Amino acid sequence: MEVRKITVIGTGYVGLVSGTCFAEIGHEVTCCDINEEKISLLRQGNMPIYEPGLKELVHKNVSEKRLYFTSNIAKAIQAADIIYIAVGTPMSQTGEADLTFVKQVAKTIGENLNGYKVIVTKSTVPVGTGRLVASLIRTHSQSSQPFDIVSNPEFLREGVAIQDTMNMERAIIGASSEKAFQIIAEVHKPFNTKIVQTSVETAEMIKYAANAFLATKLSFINDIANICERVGADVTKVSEGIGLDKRIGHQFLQAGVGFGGSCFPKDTAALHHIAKTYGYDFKLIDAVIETNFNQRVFFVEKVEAALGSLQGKIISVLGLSFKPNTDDMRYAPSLDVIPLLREKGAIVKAYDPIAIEEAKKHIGYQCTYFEDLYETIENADACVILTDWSEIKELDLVKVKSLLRKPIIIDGRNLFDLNTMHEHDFMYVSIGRPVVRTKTPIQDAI
Ligand SMILES: NC(=O)C1=CN([C@@H]2O[C@H](COP(=O)(O)OP(=O)(O)OC[C@H]3O[C@@H](n4cnc5c(N)ncnc54)[C@H](O)[C@@H]3O)[C@@H](O)[C@H]2O)C=CC1
Ligand SMILES: O=C(O)[C@H]1O[C@H](OP(=O)(O)OP(=O)(O)OC[C@H]2O[C@@H](n3ccc(=O)[nH]c3=O)[C@H](O)[C@@H]2O)[C@H](O)[C@@H](O)[C@@H]1O
Repeated sequence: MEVRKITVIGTGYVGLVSGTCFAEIGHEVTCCDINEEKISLLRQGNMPIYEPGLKELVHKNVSEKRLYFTSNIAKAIQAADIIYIAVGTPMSQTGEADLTFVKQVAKTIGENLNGYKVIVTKSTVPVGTGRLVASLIRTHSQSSQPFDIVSNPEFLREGVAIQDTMNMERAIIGASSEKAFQIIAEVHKPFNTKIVQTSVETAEMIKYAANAFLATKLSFINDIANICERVGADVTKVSEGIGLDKRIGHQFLQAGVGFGGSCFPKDTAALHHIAKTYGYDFKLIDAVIETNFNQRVFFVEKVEAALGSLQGKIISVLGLSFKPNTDDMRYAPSLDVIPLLREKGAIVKAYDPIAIEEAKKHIGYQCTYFEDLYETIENADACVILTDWSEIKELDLVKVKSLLRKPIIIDGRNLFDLNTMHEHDFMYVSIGRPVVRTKTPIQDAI
């Protein structure tokens, strides 16, 4: 393998993990960011995000002199053979992907182009962005240096990002020339993965199609769960039963409080926009988005129904991040559920093993935060589970019962077995499964 000089622009969840993994397979990588605080933290050996195994891998590659951090983006561009763009593409107010950061980076690349480079977009971007990046680079470049454009979208999941990158199932490489395709395919060789060669536009579309399909699977199973509740069926068994069909598969069939995270909500909204821009009414994706929001609302209605009324009730919310093993709070279910609980008069005590500092930035003081799981539960009228962290899965149910004012758990992640909850004599309301009731009815509860 030829060792390449790779500069990654944007040192967030994707840029930092990808850059570190490119270094791990032997390339010389510089990760840069406009956020100087991030770069200074990384230079001191501290991580700006929580991602299992990342700190150790960063330290290893820094000490082996394959991984560098800088806020001097111009210099990092000039020194590179390959430039990866991994900046954010957040949801704009109208739903489409906001390309401000991508455009800024394209301009900076143009201003610093000093020889042939391959410019690769890893950020999730609407179809046509590759062409836009190329035209911005040309406009801002003084010289007429040649370059190629590649779309190489990212499929990692937060919480298992290193594992996903080191063992990637496929690399999609949409290149503007055969030469650029060969360079990026060669970069990926040590990953020993399946490479799919496409046009730039097709690669951009594959990313949205993948996320939209997974989001559709989730809204589908959540809709099925809502029907299960009405007909007295158990959605976990339905998932097991349909997942055994290889054409359907087991993954992404866990019903819950609706998907969150930095990508499914924004990418489904962006795809709706892309379709609309090109004159296509993508009704299915609109239904996926609507079902997902409704799932939060239905969940809060279940909490309310379980307690009779939420006015003045103390609710212990367990789990704030959008999924376990991350501190990422972007579009987390807790961001919708906590304000809805408060609107109905509840007082919220909240716990998360990692995401409290991030949560404070998003939720502020709409709730009180606890560092101890059981202190959060003490004296609450009910427990509400929003994230499937392993320590929440391993709750000591005897202790929980002794601490709660009323033995009520409303579980947005289906963490517990119905028989176990019956034996511990809880009122247990979950998703798409029959309600478990206490032997003696709880006062005020349904
Ligand atoms: N987070 C995830 O799990 C995944 C994200 N993606 C996509 O990857 C892209 C990046 O996502 P995240 O890493 O989550 O974002 P992030 O918000 O964690 O990181 C983006 C970084 O880019 C930096 N940045 C912004 N403008 C810059 C500029 N002009 N020059 C240098 N740095 C700049 C920001 O300071 C920030 O550190 C998005 O398009 C996202 O949709 C794709 C797959 C997975
Ligand atoms: O484009 C992206 O950013 C990434 O988006 C997702 O990854 P991520 O958002 O990190 O997390 P997931 O594990 O996919 O979970 C997303 C949401 O769906 C929920 N989920 C997931 C699976 C399931 O069965 N049920 C369920 O409710 C999770 O709790 C979470 O809120 C995709 O899985 C990645 O392939 C993709 O690269």
